[in-house]
Amino acid sequence: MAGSRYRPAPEPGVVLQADRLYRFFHTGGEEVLALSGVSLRLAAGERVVVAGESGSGKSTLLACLAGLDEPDGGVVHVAGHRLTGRTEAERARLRAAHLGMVYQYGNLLEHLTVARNIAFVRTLAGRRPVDVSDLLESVGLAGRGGAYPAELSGGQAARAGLAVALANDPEVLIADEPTGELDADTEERVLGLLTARAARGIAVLVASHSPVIARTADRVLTLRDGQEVR
Ligand SMILES: Nc1ncnc2c1ncn2[C@@H]1O[C@H](COP(=O)(O)OP(=O)(O)OP(=O)(O)O)[C@@H](O)[C@H]1O
Repeated sequence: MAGSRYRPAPEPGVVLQADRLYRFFHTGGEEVLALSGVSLRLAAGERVVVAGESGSGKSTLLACLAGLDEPDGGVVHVAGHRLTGRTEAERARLRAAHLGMVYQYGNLLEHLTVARNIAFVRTLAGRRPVDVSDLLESVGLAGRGGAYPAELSGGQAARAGLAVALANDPEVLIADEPTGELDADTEERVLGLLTARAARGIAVLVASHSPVIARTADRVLTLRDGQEVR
């Protein structure tokens, strides 16, 4: 239909919905098509892994799904709310209310203790303060709320990052290579935590090269050159 706008509606039961996402980058006169018509659906409690070789578009997809980046085409809905086509401030508000993010290089503010990192995320989400000890215990960091990120090991920092991502009780958890730097034992532990959270109803989307993570997923979405490989 010439001239009509593409406006897919949020579907019932779907907490993360992407319809035909496109993202172009221009570098040195070249155009890179990082995402080319990617769609996905995540229901509550589902665990989906985004796989694909380096440069296939995984991080770009996650950034668009989290509202950290705005796609050049397509629509994202989170918990029934349209995330695309909004101001950065509106996207940040929706992200704070509905999404938990685990970044490859950490989502902890270095100048705050682990407990204060968690409190900060709850404040941004407009949630009331809570005793963080249960959350810390659930990620195996009981008693470490007073530690600064620099005082934690790599594996502890990864689990603290997960606690921070879960601090706002999100419907959707998005993690970019959450176990990239971890040894096999810690990877397994982080994975167990993600699985436990999914069992409690959070939809979990993870970008990862790890075959171990892919094996635990309900579904794997494989990207190649910005497109889903079917
Ligand atoms: N800000 C940017 N500017 C220019 N090109 C970019 C930018 N971000 C990503 N790209 C390009 O888009 C494509 C997809 O990159 P992306 O980082 O999404 O891949 P990836 O699958 O996450 O890779 P990796 O597994 O190495 O993290 C690549 O060709 C990359 O060079």
